[in-house]
Amino acid sequence: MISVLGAGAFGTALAISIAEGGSLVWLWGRNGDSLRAMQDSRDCPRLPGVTLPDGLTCSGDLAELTATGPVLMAVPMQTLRQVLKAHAARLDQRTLVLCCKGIELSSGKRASEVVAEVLPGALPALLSGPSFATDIARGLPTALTLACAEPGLAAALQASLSTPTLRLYRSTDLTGVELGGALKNVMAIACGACTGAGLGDSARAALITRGYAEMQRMAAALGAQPETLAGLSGFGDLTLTCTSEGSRNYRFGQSIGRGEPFDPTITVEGAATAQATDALAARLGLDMPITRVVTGLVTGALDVTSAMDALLSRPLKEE
Ligand SMILES: NC(=O)C1=CN([C@@H]2O[C@H](COP(=O)(O)OP(=O)(O)OC[C@H]3O[C@@H](n4cnc5c(N)ncnc54)[C@H](O)[C@@H]3O)[C@@H](O)[C@H]2O)C=CC1
Ligand SMILES: O=C(CO)COP(=O)(O)O
Repeated sequence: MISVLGAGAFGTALAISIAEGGSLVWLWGRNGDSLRAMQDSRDCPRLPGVTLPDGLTCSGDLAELTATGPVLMAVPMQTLRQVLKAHAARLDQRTLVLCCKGIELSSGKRASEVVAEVLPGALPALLSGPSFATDIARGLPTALTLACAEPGLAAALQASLSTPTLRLYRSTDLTGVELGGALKNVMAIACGACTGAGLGDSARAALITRGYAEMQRMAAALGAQPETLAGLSGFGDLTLTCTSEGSRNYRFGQSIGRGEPFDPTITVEGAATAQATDALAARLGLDMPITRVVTGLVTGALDVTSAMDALLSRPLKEE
């Protein structure tokens, strides 16, 4: 049995896809009423038009979590620690496949580091890469990276979570895969702000490219393999998220660029992650100017014009 904790858009989409692939899947969400409604109606309000497959069971009761099998953690990054702590007795010693993309604001830690701290007996793995929940739920072709430090477990998870439409590549570089997924959201906010403010596609291409350079800089400083960032959870996800209005981070950036409000109930991982990354970069002595201005934008310390000026007025340098 494969379990998924977090019945938001991504957790539900993954649960649907893996169940469609023939595995039995158990999906838990904190709102018991809505999980019961999903179980009975076979519909999901977060993914309109998608029918839940027979192999998928929805529940609001974590006591029903099976004793074996991987547990996919699909809650937002800033809530991960709280969820792990609240359910420590059930989650310790388990294989936890972390699906969240971000860096914890309070600690500057990545998801696997939070797991190591809260549940040292658990085995962390990651699932990351370019994938909109709606695409996965509809069975559209998607390729993601499955990372786990233990090669044998990485291969076993790759085999059990891949489906005919969800193709998983494996990696043992947790740091690189985690940073790729987290930092692309920061760049997506920058790109959304750029196009939202009417600064043009050329400027966006510059932000994607120089944003990628920042991602590589941070990854190298934290010991990731340089080639990991060129993979799905890096270049791949950066491409998707910085160019599509399907991305919430990109749309959030657009609203900043247009000077419009954005629904605060929508999950935008890049806002907290920009601030966490900016603080981490300062601690490590890394130059990450785009992350810096995104931090200014999301905290309200900068407007788009001053953010643009801050980037363009920097001393000229080698590429
Ligand atoms: N939606 C997408 O297309 C993708 C999302 N992701 C990542 O997946 C993670 C989750 O995102 P979404 O599912 O899209 O967000 P969402 O906003 O659709 O759902 C988040 C879910 O987490 C639950 N949750 C929040 N705090 C909780 C807590 N303390 N305890 C238990 N449950 C809690 C909410 O009730 C909600 O069901 C994020 O890190 C996101 O970056 C990754 C790839 C694609
Ligand atoms: O991570 C994602 C695509 O890979 C989803 O992006 P958003 O969180 O910006 O919607």
